[in-house]
Amino acid sequence: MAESKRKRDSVMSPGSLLSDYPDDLSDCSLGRAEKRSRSRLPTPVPSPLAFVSLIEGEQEVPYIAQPGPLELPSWPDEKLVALSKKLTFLPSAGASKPPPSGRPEIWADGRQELCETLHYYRAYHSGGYTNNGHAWAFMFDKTAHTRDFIDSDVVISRAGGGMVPGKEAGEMTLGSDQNETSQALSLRNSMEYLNPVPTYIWSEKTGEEAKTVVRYRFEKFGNKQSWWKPMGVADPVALGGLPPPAIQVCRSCNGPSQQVYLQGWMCLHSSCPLFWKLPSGLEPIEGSLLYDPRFLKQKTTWPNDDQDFTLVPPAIEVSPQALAGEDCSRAFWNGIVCPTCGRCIMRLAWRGWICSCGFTKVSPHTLVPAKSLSEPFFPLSNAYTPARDCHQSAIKLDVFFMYNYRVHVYTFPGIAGFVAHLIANKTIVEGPGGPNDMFEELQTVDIGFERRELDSGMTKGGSSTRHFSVNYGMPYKYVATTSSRPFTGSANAIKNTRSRLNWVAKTLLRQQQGEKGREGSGWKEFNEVLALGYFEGQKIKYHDDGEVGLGPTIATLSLGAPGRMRIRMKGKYFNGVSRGDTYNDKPPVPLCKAYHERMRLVNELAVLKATDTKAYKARLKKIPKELGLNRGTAKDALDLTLGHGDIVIMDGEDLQKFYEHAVEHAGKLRFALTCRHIALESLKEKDKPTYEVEPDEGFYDGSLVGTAAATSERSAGMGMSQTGAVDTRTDSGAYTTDTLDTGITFNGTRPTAAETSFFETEDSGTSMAMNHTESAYLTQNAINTQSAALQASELEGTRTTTNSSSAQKLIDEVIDNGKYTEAEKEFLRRLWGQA
Ligand SMILES: O=C(O)CCC(=O)C(=O)O
Ligand SMILES: [Fe+2]
Repeated sequence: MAESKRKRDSVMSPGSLLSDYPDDLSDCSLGRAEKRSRSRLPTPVPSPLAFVSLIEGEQEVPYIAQPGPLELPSWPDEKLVALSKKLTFLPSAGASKPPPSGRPEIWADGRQELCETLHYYRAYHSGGYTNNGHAWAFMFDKTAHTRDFIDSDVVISRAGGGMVPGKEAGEMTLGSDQNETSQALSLRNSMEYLNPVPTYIWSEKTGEEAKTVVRYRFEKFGNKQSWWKPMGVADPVALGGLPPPAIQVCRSCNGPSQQVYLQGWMCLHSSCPLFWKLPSGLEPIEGSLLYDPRFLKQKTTWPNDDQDFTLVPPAIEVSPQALAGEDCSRAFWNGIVCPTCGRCIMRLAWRGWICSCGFTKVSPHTLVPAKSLSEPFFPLSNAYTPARDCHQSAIKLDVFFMYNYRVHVYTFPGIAGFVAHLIANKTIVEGPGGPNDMFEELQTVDIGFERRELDSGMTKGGSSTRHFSVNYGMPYKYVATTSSRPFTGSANAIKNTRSRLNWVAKTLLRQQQGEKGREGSGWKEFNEVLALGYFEGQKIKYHDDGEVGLGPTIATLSLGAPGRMRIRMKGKYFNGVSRGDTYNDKPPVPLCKAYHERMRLVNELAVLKATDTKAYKARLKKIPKELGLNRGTAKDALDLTLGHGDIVIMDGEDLQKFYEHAVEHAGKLRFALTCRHIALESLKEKDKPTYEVEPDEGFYDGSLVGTAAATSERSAGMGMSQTGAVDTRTDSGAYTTDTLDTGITFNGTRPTAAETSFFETEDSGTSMAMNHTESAYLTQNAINTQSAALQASELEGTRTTTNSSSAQKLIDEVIDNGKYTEAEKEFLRRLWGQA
């Protein structure tokens, strides 16, 4: 850790500030207030040495003593005072400190490193880590309390929240009284169960406003020397080298308290009327409090103290059985402690852990076979897959079926655009170069996945995304420019995804928007693929994809474990309230909170704004309370289950403006490959690609997936995409005759003319005026007969060349009129037996 950082984060909090303590030691056990009021004291102030004290001169109260001698003739006050001052001595600011005698066993540069590496420190925001009623670890930071203390064996600190920014920049002060909240209760619980935690918890008052603060004493176990012990400086007294501290039971609340300060015993239970009162009945003067060395240096007897409680979590290894995807399980993306330098190293690279000191640990991968993705209670078949999505009733749903995809199209009231979920069936996922092949390929080649740093991270030391990502084609702002790569030479999965999603998006947009919409939507071919890789437990939180320069259409292919995608209205539109609790007078979006009431306000506010600015501003402040527009989040409008091979298309800028989406999964491994169009002009000069982003040279036509021809050996060289799908499947039996039924069906029937102007031919049904996409539909309705004949004959091992002349005519027409590239024509001719 850099020296400056170490200073801030380590447990080296200042000791107590007692340097202005008077030299006259005999007077030291009294605070100034006590001295002032001595004449009024009913009885002499008892010696701090007394184990049995009198409180306000009344009757003697019993005490609970820890094992140890009661008599301390050899320890008069002066000696204790001198020892206390020695123990809490602070060198003046700027004085050189002795170096530590060792090095920390473990260190980290930031909070995320720490939390991902140490199972016992998983607190991203607070100082203490408690979980399920137990306390596991504490972090001591630069904000010390005046009486915080540290030596080689003992740390005393406050914790438990309630801190607010103080008057000085960077200063934190206690904002309100601290109670023993869940943190303190967890600590007490852990103490009771003899987990190694603090040895003592108590309350005090502090500051000008005498706020209550909860304090803890921690003690080092075991015999190992603390690394932070100053080199060459002997401890004034060893742990356990003094008699034990006094413990006394309060006569008022009956609660026992240790004597913490030499000034005298006090009840340290904040709910007691005698809390923080010296035997004199007065509260001590804070600045003069002097720790009782017997309290500081007591040694707590602790079971198993001789055992080695290692701070370094055990190394993670794949079991000898090497279960599929074992290395993608949660434990494998925890950080590890670098065996060379002790740093907490996050798993930032797909291939393993890389430390800044040069140490690298590569994680072996055990392939998750595509076949193993089959869900036991949701098996796929070559028929259309049943639905399992949910949506709020106010969201409009259209269901139809096209080319082996069940399609759900959702439209949101008041929002231009749609979300479409295309659900794959077995034919799709097993298609050559398709989801199964892609899923396995992405596991066998390193496509450059890394967990990227988030620029907006507030966490000290920065923060990185949970998931892994890499970008291809046009650089995407989301990931560092340097991590974008050209399509040339990329994995088949990347190139094939682009071709597939281009076809799907084009097909669907035409279906949704018709010929006019096709031009109007301004849809441009995708020129970017963002690949995300998710291990077990990794996810992407609510966000939108509406960055400047992105086209309005975004398409994602989901591979591997089923994902759960949720889409909801953004909080600021749902509640219509800005940070300062001021109402936002923009017209509300349908489905937002108090929509009708807010609609009614539109005019009123417009008039007020124009006539009386002051009243308008005041009104904006009042409305949130009036309409109950608190900061709650919107319910999910959509809850989609993204199966292996499914595609989600989000279309429309407003959708990204008003809605947000999040995706998680419960399996071992999932990929999401998202295509966008990114305008080159939208990129800053420094972010522009240094390589050429070629147009999509692949050829993918989903209408052909599953047809007999598509699986014949003639298509093997081309796969379903010319970008080099590896067609290792020679088992054409996988694509049986039922896959020929790939025609589009709306809710089980043919689309009406109104519903699908795109599918209608311009005249009598033959002048297709379309490219290969439309021809797909033709294929289904006119050429199926021929394909079926072809397939049947191929299955029998004979090739029929005597196609019916009408089908042949149709094929010629489609090929000649279809505005195909030469490669596509060639493909179709071969496909339909003309080559
Ligand atoms: O994992 C997914 O399916 C979604 C990915 C996503 O939202 C994104 O890349 O922006
Ligand atoms: Fe997204």
